[in-house]
Amino acid sequence: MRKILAGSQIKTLDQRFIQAKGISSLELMEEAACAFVDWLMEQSDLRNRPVFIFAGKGNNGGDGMAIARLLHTIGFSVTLIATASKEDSSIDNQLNSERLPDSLQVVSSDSFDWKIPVGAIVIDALLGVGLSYPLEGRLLEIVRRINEISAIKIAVDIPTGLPADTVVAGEAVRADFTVSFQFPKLSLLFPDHAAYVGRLNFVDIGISVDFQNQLEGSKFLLEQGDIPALHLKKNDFIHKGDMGKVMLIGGSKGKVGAILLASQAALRAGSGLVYANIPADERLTCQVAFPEIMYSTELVEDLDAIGVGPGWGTTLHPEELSQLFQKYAFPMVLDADAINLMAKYPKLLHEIPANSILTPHLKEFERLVGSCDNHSIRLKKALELATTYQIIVVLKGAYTCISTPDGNQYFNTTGNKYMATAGSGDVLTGIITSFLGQGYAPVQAALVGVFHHGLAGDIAAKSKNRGLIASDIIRSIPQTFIELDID
Ligand SMILES: NC(=O)C1=CN([C@@H]2O[C@H](COP(=O)(O)OP(=O)(O)OC[C@H]3O[C@@H](n4cnc5c(N)ncnc54)[C@H](O)[C@@H]3O)[C@@H](O)[C@H]2O)[C@@H](O)CC1
Ligand SMILES: [K+]
Repeated sequence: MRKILAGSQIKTLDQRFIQAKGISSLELMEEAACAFVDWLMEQSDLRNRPVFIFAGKGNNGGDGMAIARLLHTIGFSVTLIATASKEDSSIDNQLNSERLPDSLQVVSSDSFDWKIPVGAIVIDALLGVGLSYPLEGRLLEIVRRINEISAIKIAVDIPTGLPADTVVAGEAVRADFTVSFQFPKLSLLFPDHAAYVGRLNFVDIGISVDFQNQLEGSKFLLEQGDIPALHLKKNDFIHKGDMGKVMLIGGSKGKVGAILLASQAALRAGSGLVYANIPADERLTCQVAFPEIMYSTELVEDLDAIGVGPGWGTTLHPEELSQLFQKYAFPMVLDADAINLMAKYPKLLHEIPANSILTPHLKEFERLVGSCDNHSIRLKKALELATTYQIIVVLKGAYTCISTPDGNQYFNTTGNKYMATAGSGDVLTGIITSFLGQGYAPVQAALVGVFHHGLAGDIAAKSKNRGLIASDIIRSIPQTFIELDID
């Protein structure tokens, strides 16, 4: 699994890599510039447009110079706007400046006329992960002007002004696309930075995952290639008893939909037997509509896992959750109203069975831990919650973050904005409960569950777009196993 390194580690990584490979830092920069240009060439709607590249004094600016040369060579109309004098610039920046052909138009930012046609591409190579203080003075002015013009803005590695690991202070480039080298910087995953990062892409510059992972770090990116190894193998002789008997608890009167969504999702994720705990007078209708689910008003015995909370109601007594913790003293999934109940009665947190999985969305999370000014604080609090109570915290949203009791954080790469719809979270509860019931270790169940949920949403979004509803995610769960080649 790929580590998300801190901004301060990236220089060390570069140095170690070029030493190990016996290449120069200039060659690595060329690799990065080529990867950027390859990405650009793959975007059919971005070709044949004039390109304006703003280059700063560091290696991000050096990337910009190399990109300018490469794009010019393949026939793009390129204007390079240099913000620093050559003497003031990093060595590789200077070397790339010397490599620029005479036919390429280079202007100083001081004399640039800002005549950028609508529809042109503006490439931001002003500053990268070397940012060490908020933007000010001349550079701040340039960034403000870039943000005002109407062009397609693409940030090289990271939008100028964003720190790699924390929340922006002041101004930063508001990019339409960010093309980040090799791995994301943590701050690119913050919702606070959505307006700066635009669409995030990673390009490979040849530094292998094993190489990156030699550096210290406890934050990881959860990617498609990581998932098959996390799955349990199922042999041909299994029967439904081996696939887990689970119960979804919640669904108070008028809110049974939530528990039905979770229950169907559990079945689609592979559970052998799924019970839905719903009021007696709702049973008949539900049985007819969803015959594969079993219904019970009582708590069933010998369960392999439970998921508690979707549509449970907000007038519950803390004893109801306390009793569940005592009766099923094994890891369970706690969502929605179960989380709201714990927020109201924090003493319940001490009673949660170890390795249980909490799946709050941002608002539920803040009800639980108090309001957070930004995502960086939220992530710290999520980790604190996980390590203090020895539980797994799944903080839902774009790049859902899974914090584990041993202090790791995993950021998911599947999912999309169309999944922000009623019932989407209930589906996740059902999927994770299903994997837990099938015998997956709790951390595995959370990682695999979150990934499949997002992937099902991505599959559904292809045909449903803004019209996507939670049932579409459920219908797409089977396709996720096919896409990941899980038998
Ligand atoms: N493995 C990688 O990730 C690679 C990184 N490369 C590039 O190298 C970049 C990092 O290069 P550098 O370390 O030179 O960093 P930058 O290019 O971000 O620039 C650092 C320079 O800017 C100055 N500076 C810091 N904050 C400032 C501010 N607010 N206003 C004005 N100046 C400021 C610093 O004093 C330093 O001189 C990456 O972002 C990436 O674009 C690539 O060239 C090659 C591979
Ligand atoms: K940049």
